[in-house]
Amino acid sequence: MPEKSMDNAMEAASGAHFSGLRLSSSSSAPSSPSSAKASSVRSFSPSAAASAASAAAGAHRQPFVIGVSGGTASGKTTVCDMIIQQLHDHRVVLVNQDSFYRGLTAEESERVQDYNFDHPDAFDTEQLLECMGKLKDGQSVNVPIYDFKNHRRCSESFRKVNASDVIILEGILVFHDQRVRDLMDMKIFVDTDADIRLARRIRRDTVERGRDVNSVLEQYGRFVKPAFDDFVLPSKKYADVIIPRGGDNHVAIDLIVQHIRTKLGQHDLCKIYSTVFVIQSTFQIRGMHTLIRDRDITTPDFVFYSDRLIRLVVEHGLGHLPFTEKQVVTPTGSVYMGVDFCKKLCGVSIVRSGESMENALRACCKGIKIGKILIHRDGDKGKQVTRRIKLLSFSCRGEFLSLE
Ligand SMILES: Nc1ncnc2c1ncn2[C@@H]1O[C@H](COP(=O)(O)OP(=O)(O)O)[C@@H](O)[C@H]1O
Ligand SMILES: O=c1ccn([C@@H]2O[C@H](COP(=O)(O)O)[C@@H](O)[C@H]2O)c(=O)[nH]1
Repeated sequence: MPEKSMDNAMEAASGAHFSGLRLSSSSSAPSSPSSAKASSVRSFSPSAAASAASAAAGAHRQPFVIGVSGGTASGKTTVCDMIIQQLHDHRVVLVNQDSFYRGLTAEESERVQDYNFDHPDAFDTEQLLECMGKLKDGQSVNVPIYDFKNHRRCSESFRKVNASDVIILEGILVFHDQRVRDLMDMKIFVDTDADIRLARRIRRDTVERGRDVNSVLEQYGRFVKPAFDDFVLPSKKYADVIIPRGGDNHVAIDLIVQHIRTKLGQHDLCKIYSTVFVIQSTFQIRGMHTLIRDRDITTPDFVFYSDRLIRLVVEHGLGHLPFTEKQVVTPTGSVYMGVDFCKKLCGVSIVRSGESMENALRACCKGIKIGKILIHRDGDKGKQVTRRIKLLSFSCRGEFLSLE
């Protein structure tokens, strides 16, 4: 794993409150010098190495799926475009529920004015589920292209949608079917005043969809409004975020984009590096990270809070070591089915990088032996750097926890 990309990914994902654990893939020797820089606890165990390798080989990154619903002409597409624009450094694709309109038969086409395009049955939800399932699985899909003027699908052409980090599924009824809702990591409802929506719909349908004002008003009164009341509005309760005023609400869109970025950061890190474990942030942890970053902090406070954070990382690192099952008898005579820590545990700290973690490890593991590794860098800025590694005065068999 390239040192730079790992460190950059950690930094990007961290915000102000990142604590990371990495499990190494080496069982008997210290890790390669090139990976010795990130601040973490690392344990060497053959089983962890094997599972890490297989996880890495089969790993595919689960995309973050966002559902965007709302009434007709509420600004769903506009909001999606704004999110996509602001997430420019991620691969994002948009899937429109409109693409899955069934398309009218010849008979239905003859009486198009009687067709209800706003009822859930107007969509081929099974096909939508199939496409979304493939995208979530990392496969690209061919999405149908719907022709609003002729109310049918273009039979020969499709839009190819590639697997991506973020999939946005947009449409009036994307929250209606539970199976579709269950695919989503985040649900957004665009809430725009009905009068404004009707005005926009008249303009759009007459300009872009080849309708006249009368037919738009007729369809709106017969189908669009009743279906909004019966299906769209009741699905608003499933939303995680409601955006009043749609695309005019820049604050809401900024907040949503920030949230997606945060989610992607952690998401990506753990998916790309299957041996990385991110400690869940709490206000305590963020508070300590805030304190140690404050340039006005006193030295004793800096040492105190750094030690507390280090202790948390060490405790988590120990939690990833192998264990065996063990029964004990309690003072009241009952049997407790517990576990036993691994017997032979040693620590190795990287000189000038992991030594600050030694006390925490000693406090957690009574009598643990800790060796040191010196990594010596030869070379200059701009020139090739070679690293020489030296294990200082140490002999130990068993599990290693490396402090770096
Ligand atoms: N905030 C806005 N101000 C003015 N016009 C808008 C705004 N948001 C959307 N529109 C217009 O309203 C129409 C419908 O918007 P769109 O985003 O396509 O809605 P939806 O996808 O919900 O049907 C489009 O013609 C679009 O240009
Ligand atoms: O052939 C069709 C298909 C759909 N409609 C109307 O489109 C809207 C949904 O699209 P939005 O972009 O969300 O407005 C829906 O209300 C249908 O009535 C159509 O008129 N003709």
